[in-house]
Amino acid sequence: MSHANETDEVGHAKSTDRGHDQEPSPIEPAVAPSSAVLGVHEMTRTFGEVLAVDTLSLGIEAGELRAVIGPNGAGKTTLFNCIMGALNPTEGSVYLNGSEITGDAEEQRPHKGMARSFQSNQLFADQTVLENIRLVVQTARQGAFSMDLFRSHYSVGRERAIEIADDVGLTADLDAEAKNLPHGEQRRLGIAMALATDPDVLLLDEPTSGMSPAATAETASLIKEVRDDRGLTVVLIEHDMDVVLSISDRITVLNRGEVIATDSPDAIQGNQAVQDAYLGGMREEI
Ligand SMILES: Nc1ncnc2c1ncn2[C@@H]1O[C@H](COP(=O)(O)OP(=O)(O)OP(=O)(O)O)[C@@H](O)[C@H]1O
Repeated sequence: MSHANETDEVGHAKSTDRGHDQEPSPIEPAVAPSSAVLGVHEMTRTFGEVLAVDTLSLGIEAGELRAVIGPNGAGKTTLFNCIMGALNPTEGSVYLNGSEITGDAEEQRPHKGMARSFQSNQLFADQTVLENIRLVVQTARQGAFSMDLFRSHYSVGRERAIEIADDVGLTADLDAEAKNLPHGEQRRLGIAMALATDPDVLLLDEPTSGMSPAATAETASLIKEVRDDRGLTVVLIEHDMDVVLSISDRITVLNRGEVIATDSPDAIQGNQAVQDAYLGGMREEI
């Protein structure tokens, strides 16, 4: 069918006609880039012949907790990388708080209000939990990394870092070196360091992967709490369906680089196109 007259999630007329026979996605009312906290407009990303993200649009509203799910290779990580600036989209645009940020360097995005959870290899392994968070608080305030961060300015950002550690349940680990933390706590520290940039939008890439069921449940509660307490907008890629279904306001399902559905958890569970996509190659059941 033709997509020529469709309106996408951010309120633009879709311009492409790729001849797909799929029905239009049950997408929420259009959210224009200027009113979406995070907007993606007709983004495409190719790797040679591989079409990883295909004319994809999203409009995430302020305070929303949105999960992005899909079978392996659906394009979730590529989408995140293009949103965060780790990759440039081949085509299309990214908007943050109504302004286009498509060409901005990855390092600039935290200063504009977008943060991604720090990965284990991005932690300062020999520094304490408190120092890791404080360094990010101070860097965010100074706008640049400086060796002064390691010297005498311990009061700078210290109180704020203690508050953030408390928010993510790391108060008891303040003096522990990052490298000695269990995996789940390192993930929490990664979230704390993202929060230390005081973001409007927090992106979380598989925040519970490799965690025990108990740590997974704790992390899911933490994400929801952080959103509720701070009014943050949270976008997460997550494979654990219990997590996705229990904390998301809305779920976007990708398949072969395209959005096949954006809807409430209940509606997504009953969506036939979603079931078909998962049965076509998923390792999880929905
Ligand atoms: N750097 C790259 N070079 C070539 N192809 C890539 C690259 N990164 C991703 N791809 C391809 O793009 C497609 C989308 O991959 P992506 O990693 O974004 O999917 P995903 O939904 O995150 O998958 P998973 O759930 O397995 O992590 C896949 O076909 C993948 O092989």
